[in-house]
Amino acid sequence: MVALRLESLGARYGSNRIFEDISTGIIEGGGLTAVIGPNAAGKSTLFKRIAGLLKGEGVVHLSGESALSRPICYMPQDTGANAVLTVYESVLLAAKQGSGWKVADDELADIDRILSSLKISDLAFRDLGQLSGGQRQLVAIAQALVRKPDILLMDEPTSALDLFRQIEVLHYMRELARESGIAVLIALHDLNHAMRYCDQAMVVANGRLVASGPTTEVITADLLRKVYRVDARIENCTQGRPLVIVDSALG
Ligand SMILES: Nc1ncnc2c1ncn2[C@@H]1O[C@H](COP(=O)(O)OP(=O)(O)OP(=O)(O)O)[C@@H](O)[C@H]1O
Repeated sequence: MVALRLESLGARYGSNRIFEDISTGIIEGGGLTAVIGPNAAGKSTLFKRIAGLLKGEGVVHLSGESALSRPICYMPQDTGANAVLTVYESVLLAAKQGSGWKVADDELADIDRILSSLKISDLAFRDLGQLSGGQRQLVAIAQALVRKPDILLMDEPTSALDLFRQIEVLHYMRELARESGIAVLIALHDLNHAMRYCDQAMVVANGRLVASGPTTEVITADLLRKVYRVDARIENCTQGRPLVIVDSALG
C-alpha cells in the first residue's frame, strides 16, 4: 500500500504564485480526504502538482510498495469528450495507458465490473460525444478507477451529478478506499458531502494550507466565516450527523 506525504509544496503559473509551503502528515490509504476551499484557491493546481503535471517547490513523498510505475492518478475537473470513441473504448484506453496493447480477459472483466458498479453498463457502446455532462463525469470516474491507482486525486467528481448519483458515487468511493486501501483525495464544494463521506479534510485558501485533520474538527463555523465568508452553523441532524447550515453571506 502506498502512502502520500507532501513537503513544502509550492506552485505557480508564470510569475503568479498559487500556493506555497503546503505540508501534510502521512496520508494513508483506506479513506477519503476532502480538499476544500473557495473558487480559485488552488485545489486543482495542488492536484496537478501532486500528480507531477506541474513543477514547483517541495517534494511529494510516496512510501510503500506499488505494482504501478505511476501510482498517482489525477481525474481532472473538465471531462472533455472525444466524440470518436465509445465509452467502452475510452475506458479500455485509460486502462492501457502506459502499458502494452495486449488486452487480457481479466482487464475486460475489470472494465465490465467498474461500468456496472457505476451503473453505466448501458452506455458502454455509446459515443462519448453523445453523452450528457453527468454521464461523461461517470465515464471519467470509470477511466480513473480502471487504472487502479494507489493514490487517486478526484477533482470535483460529483459536480455534474444529480443528488442520487452524488451520494452513490461518494458512498462507492468510500467503500472502494476501505476495501482496496487506496488513498482518495477529493476536491469538493459541498461541505455536507465532505463531512458525511470524508474522514479527513484539507483546506486550501489564500495560497496556503490553512487547516487539516479530521473533517468534523476542520469544518467549523469559524473556518466557514474566515475562509468562505459566510455565517454558518454546524448542527446535528435528527440522525446525529453534522450538517452545515448557512445563514448569510458576510458583506
Ligand atoms: N493553466 C493556468 N494558467 C494560468 N493560471 C491558471 C491556470 N490554471 C489555473 N490558473 C489560476 O490558478 C488559480 C487557482 O486555480 P485552480 O483551478 O487551482 O483553483 P481551484 O481551487 O481548483 O478553483 P475552483 O474551485 O474554482 O475549481 C486561479 O487563479 C486560476 O485562474
